[in-house]
Amino acid sequence: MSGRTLEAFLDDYSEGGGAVGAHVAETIRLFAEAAVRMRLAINEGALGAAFSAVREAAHAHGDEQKELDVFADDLFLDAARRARVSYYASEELAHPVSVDQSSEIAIAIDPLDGSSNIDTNVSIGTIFSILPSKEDEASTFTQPGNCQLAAGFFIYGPQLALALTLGQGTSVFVYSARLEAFVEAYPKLAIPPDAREFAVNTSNYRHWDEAVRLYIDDCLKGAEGPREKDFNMRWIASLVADTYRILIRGGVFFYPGDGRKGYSAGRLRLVYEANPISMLIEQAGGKATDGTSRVLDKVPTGLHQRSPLAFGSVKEVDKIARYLADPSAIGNRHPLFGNRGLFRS
Ligand SMILES: O=P(O)(O)OC[C@H]1O[C@](O)(COP(=O)(O)O)[C@@H](O)[C@@H]1O
Ligand SMILES: [Mg+2]
Ligand SMILES: [Mg+2]
Repeated sequence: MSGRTLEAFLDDYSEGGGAVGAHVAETIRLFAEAAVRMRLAINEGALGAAFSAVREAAHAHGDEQKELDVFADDLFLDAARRARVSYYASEELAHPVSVDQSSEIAIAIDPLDGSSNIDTNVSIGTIFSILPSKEDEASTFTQPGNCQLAAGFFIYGPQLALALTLGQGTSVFVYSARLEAFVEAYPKLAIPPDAREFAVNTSNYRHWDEAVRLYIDDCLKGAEGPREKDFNMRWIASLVADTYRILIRGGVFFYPGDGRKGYSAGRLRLVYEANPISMLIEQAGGKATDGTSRVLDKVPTGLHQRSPLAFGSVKEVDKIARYLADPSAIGNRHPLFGNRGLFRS
């Protein structure tokens, strides 16, 4: 353990980052306090007041909303108000909340990620993106992800941890209850370039395009197939948990668009899921695309828009792009017949 506290890390950043840097650092401090409170609430599980009950009204874009989603949103909105950000844009709210329009920074947040896992005692989290404020909310939240000043997520798992980037690498801080502080456990993460694990929800296989199926088919064929190596599979259905694993030991995550109604661009939201995760991954030496193009260069057209998402070990993300561009070019597969014969079963 390197032992530097989040406090010390943020102090160093504030010193070199001017007024905006100091404001970013203060916002992260307030979010870290909120995360500790959030963790206490989650630890109560079914005993607590705020938990897995489903709300009568789903949120603006149709996903199921749980009591704990709203609890998390209230907690981080309160922190954002105290941080005096310009706008707070949340998965849980149809429109951004205007806090202090004179402020130079804005927040986009998924207050509770992986909330389908609440009842099952699997890791969930809070994902946030800090953006420079523009003249109004529309222009603030349609900036591409490459404008982000900072990005991170808290994960409420066996350990409470914060994965954080301020644009100079990605670090993981683990919360020590003994020290009552987040302490840097993994400074300057470096994701290995090769992957041996993929994270994909294969129950969507029948809804995928042919190229996505071929990519997964070839992974499953292992050492005997065109990839000439065995793959392991993990799907936690909690983006923070899948990302944490990839930050620590590599691998690839892929949530493509598919044929289900409303899923043509996959499931994940560009502004407050794909963008902050992509910044964390790139700053850790990995790669993040929508299958073919860099996520951080995509210009959002709306706060809640979705994006396909592939990220993790560089060579595997590049491999996905090659399958999507031209699957027939992979592994000497005949362009018409694939490697499975003319008639697919
Ligand atoms: O249930 P699916 O389709 O496998 O999707 C799982 C994905 O959806 C999410 O739960 C979406 O996030 P929310 O829980 O914030 O809506 C991700 O954490 C996860 O990667
Ligand atoms: Mg989410
Ligand atoms: Mg959420």
